[in-house]
Amino acid sequence: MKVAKFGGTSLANAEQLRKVCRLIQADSKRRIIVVSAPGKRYKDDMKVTDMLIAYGQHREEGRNGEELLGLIVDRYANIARDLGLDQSQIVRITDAIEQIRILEPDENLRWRDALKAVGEDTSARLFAELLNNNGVQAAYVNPMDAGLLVEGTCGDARILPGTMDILAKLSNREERLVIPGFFGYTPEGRIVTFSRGGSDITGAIIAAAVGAEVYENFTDVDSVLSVNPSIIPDAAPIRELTYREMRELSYAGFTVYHEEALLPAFRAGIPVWIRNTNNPAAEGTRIVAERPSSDGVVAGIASAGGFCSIYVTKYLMNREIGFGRRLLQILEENRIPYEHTPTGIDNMSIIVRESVLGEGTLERVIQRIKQELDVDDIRVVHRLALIMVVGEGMLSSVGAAARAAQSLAEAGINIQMINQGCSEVSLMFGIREEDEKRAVAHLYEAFFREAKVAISR
Ligand SMILES: Nc1ncnc2c1ncn2[C@@H]1O[C@H](COP(=O)(O)OP(=O)(O)O)[C@@H](O)[C@H]1O
Ligand SMILES: N[C@@H](CC(=O)OP(=O)(O)O)C(=O)O
Repeated sequence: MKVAKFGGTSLANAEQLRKVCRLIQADSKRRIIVVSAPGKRYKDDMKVTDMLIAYGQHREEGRNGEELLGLIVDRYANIARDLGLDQSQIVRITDAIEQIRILEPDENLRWRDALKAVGEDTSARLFAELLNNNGVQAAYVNPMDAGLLVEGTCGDARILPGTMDILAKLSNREERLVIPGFFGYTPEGRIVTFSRGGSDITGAIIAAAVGAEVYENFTDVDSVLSVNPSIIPDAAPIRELTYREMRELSYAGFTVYHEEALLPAFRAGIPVWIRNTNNPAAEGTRIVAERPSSDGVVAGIASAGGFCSIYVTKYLMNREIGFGRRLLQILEENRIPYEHTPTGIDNMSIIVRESVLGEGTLERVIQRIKQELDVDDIRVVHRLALIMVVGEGMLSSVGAAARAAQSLAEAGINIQMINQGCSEVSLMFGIREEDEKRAVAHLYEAFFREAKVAISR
């Protein structure tokens, strides 16, 4: 059995849905289909999830949002009409969307998750109808009925223990199952969504639960590329990656596959195959437990901005028992998750995401560090980008760090921080955000283009 997930780009309009339908017809092993909400049809288009979020904002501000709701309903009605669904089918689908009128904003803003979920839910209902119209026996399955039980705050669902055993029963069903991605239910029946892009997570959880032979993740690129294509449009394709390589790359900007969608597949040993709905003949990228070490030192280079560094110095820090714990405890008590903590003999940096720092939080943290830890100096560097150079080959090769540092030096880029992951499959550089794209381009030259020339000589 295969589990196939189709992203928003694969469901953006009727033509895309027809392609997906043909892919399901072409392979009887594709028994469980996880779908996203319709994505962008062209560059400046709006994803349905973003339209639903905007609708929620309108309602929270006391506006009625009817115009936006109309656009969302039209988006699905047009797709359904273009697909030749009959009037009663179209009404069933649009009626379900209009139910969001009865949702009321609540204090905890939990209603936002119920709103967002409507995008994937409607896609699943629509696609199940399309399959049945095309002679493929299919059923829409709501995540509650499937048993996808979660806990957690809005937009940060975590699956509950025992869920996998319940989901495993899906494999007994005869017909194809179409399941909306992106959300689950708490045992009390409340909808909680995963973080953005989270349909990948639903697909991975279900693939792991039913023990699928493969988890096919259909998107709009022929493969994962060694660098984000918005930086290097002709970046080399990657045929195979290990779970841990992909984990490091998706952490820092490879949005093609959600970072939280690796763990379920990894634990269950399910290979993930990233493929193109628009070109299913392309090889795609397989994410597996091991790959041949002969395939180059570096597999990919990822980058992400939006970090800041809190740099603390104190003479004889290395001798002070409990210093690091007390420093991190101040962050914990201010509910700040930290990303990295590079250290020296008398200094320690804590890298955090700017997005987790609420109004005045950083000032409070700095004040407490000064008061409680008697430090010599404390500095904050904002607008940092992290660059990850990732590859299993770095385990067994010498000089990757030197080569990377040299290429950044040649580009005149000041390295603020270097960290070699304990896993040794990644090298991380902290640089100023404004240098991010140039840094990636230079590293790409050093590890891909120059390396290729050297080999072919
Ligand atoms: N390294 C990369 N390789 C391929 N695509 C990437 C990479 N980094 C970012 N992307 C982007 O990810 C997009 C696909 O992911 P996403 O938009 O979530 O698709 P979907 O809607 O199918 O889930 C691609 O169109 C591409 O712009
Ligand atoms: N529709 C949701 C979930 C998702 O996974 O979408 P996509 O497959 O288009 O990345 C979002 O936009 O976040």
